Amino acid sequence: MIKPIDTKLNAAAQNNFSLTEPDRTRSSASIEVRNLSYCYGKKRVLDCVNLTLPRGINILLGPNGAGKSTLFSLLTGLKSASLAKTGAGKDLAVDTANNEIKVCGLSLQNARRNIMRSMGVVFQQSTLDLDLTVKQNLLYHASLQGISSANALSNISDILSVLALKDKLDVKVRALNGGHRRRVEIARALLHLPSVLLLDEPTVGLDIESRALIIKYVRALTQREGLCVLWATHLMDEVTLEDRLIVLSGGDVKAHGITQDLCSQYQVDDVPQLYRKLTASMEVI
Ligand SMILES: Nc1ncnc2c1ncn2[C@@H]1O[C@H](COP(=O)(O)OP(=O)(O)OP(=O)(O)O)[C@@H](O)[C@H]1O
Repeated sequence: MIKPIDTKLNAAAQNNFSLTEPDRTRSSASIEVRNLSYCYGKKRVLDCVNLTLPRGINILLGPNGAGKSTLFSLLTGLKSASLAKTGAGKDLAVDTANNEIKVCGLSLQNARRNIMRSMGVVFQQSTLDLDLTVKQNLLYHASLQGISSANALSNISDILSVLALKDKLDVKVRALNGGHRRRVEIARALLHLPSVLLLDEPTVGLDIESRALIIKYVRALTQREGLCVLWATHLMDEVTLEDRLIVLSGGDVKAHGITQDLCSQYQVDDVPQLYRKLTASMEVI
């Protein structure tokens, strides 16, 4: 039986939780991508991608292999779009002369450290240390971000209460279920009060209750705090008509705009129809 969504979270998500020290860059929370291409060997998986993502929820939809995770790796600096310039590594970024990634108005190439301070990331694969407790995982991340233990503990306490995880503080991650682990990853991504949040399929494999809880929390926080969120998913019921939608297929941006406007433009009734029309994919989840 499906249990009702945690009422504590509902109340907190709607009213009570607010990050206490807004990041200096939050007013300019945004992501800009210009002429971004990327190849693995000879295979081009991103083809001159251009995107301007403002504050709010920006949903990235695309079939398997569309290039979503590669885009995330480039945005987080895990992959470089300028390898061709240095000749390093086997993977080859192309069109390096013109490509640019800006986060909160800062160029990733020149201001990587500042950008990392204003960015929270949840990767597709869990990156928590299974043998550390929730608290140890979060404190370690906070220390990497240069947050004092006292401030970190205060933020951890706030975020975990909202995510209904406070009783798991001293539990080893290995002992948590998938939904709880995902919530810990979201807490970790928010601990340093980022302006930009990157979520690579954060709800994949979760039960209905955990999914709903995470979606509600991220949406409420985005609205309250003015975050810019890039959210990759295959789950079309996570998209609302007000969200900005990016449809990526074969490394190409097929459409980019407010979902409602795109549905009107392509004369379809809903997101699954829009997705099928733009990607010729039968995948509808
Ligand atoms: N390290 C790599 N070496 C070679 N090819 C790769 C590598 N990583 C990804 N690819 C290929 O690049 C393409 C894009 O992969 P990517 O993981 O970015 O897509 P995706 O949209 O995130 O897919 P999914 O929805 O399945 O996670 C795919 O064809 C994939 O096989």
